[in-house]
Amino acid sequence: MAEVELSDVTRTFGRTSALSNVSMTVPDGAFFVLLGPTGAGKTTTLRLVAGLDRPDSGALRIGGTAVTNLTPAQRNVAMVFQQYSLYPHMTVRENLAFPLKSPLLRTPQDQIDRKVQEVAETLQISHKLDNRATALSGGEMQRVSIGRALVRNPAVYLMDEPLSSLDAKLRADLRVELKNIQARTGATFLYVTHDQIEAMTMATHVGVLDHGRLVQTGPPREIYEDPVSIYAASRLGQPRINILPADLFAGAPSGAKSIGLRPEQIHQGEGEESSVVRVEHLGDQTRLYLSLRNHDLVTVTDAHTPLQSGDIVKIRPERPFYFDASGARIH
Ligand SMILES: Nc1ncnc2c1ncn2[C@@H]1O[C@H](COP(=O)(O)OP(=O)(O)OP(=O)(O)O)[C@@H](O)[C@H]1O
Repeated sequence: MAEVELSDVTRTFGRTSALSNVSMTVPDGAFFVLLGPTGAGKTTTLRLVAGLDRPDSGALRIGGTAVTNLTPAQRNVAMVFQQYSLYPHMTVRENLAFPLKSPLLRTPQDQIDRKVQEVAETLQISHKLDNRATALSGGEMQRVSIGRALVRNPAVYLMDEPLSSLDAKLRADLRVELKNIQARTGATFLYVTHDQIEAMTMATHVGVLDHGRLVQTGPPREIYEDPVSIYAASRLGQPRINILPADLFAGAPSGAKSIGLRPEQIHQGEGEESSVVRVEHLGDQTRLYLSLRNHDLVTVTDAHTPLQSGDIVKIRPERPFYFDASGARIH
């Protein structure tokens, strides 16, 4: 497995700057998650690392080797796309074995059989090994795509929202499996997702992309607890961070335009009076939708709360974040 390094990488498409001067390191054995809304440059980053596209300027290294001018095959990376890409005329078994059948690898047949069986079990598709790829559901096809990456032993796995087409239960299972595979093999992952539960639970490192610029990198908890901007703060956390005018509460520092309150940064029981708009019982937690002087905010409360819409709840900020007019954090 290997470290991946981008140095000052820029890629533009016409007038769109997909990536601007991005420098980042995915350490060997890291599970690095790229976060950002649609168009932020996540897929472009993966394609550049995979060698499916070339940067306009800047350099890429994998395992210390300059790869900018190497073909995808020479880079030894395995990529899983958001949409499955299988050979339709082949069975699941043949699809899974395919990457190992390269004449260059000369993998013995019994080793191929063992690996295919092992990966099929991990991905819960053993019972479909002899089906044709076209006779599978979308979720099954996506598992086979992931399996085709897992049978190999690449320098790095590149995954572009690989779990987004799966149902919630399978997504949760595969989250754990991918994390186990990473822990067991020490594999390096560069992984794109919109799903912040995936980001929080799987990532050792998170990179936040904003219109092609990398605005913050760090462990997920650091991004959550110490965001550099409203933008970075808004990438993680469910319910989302509340961003309100700073003068809604006393105590804002000078220059503060907005106050940022995650649910746990809202203390209930004292302070300003807010009214309960809606109560959502989710089982393990209850969400409270509040209105404070015509501003909406959402927080969580005890699962067994007796609160109902129309009730009054006093709230005050507890160690909130403050941001200036540009959205940058003020300490
Ligand atoms: N081949 C291309 N031709 C023209 N523009 C492109 C091309 N590929 C990407 N772009 C543009 O570059 C920007 C970044 O795209 P990219 O696909 O990397 O975003 P993303 O963060 O992966 O988004 P999503 O979450 O929707 O996949 C977008 O504005 C996109 O329209």
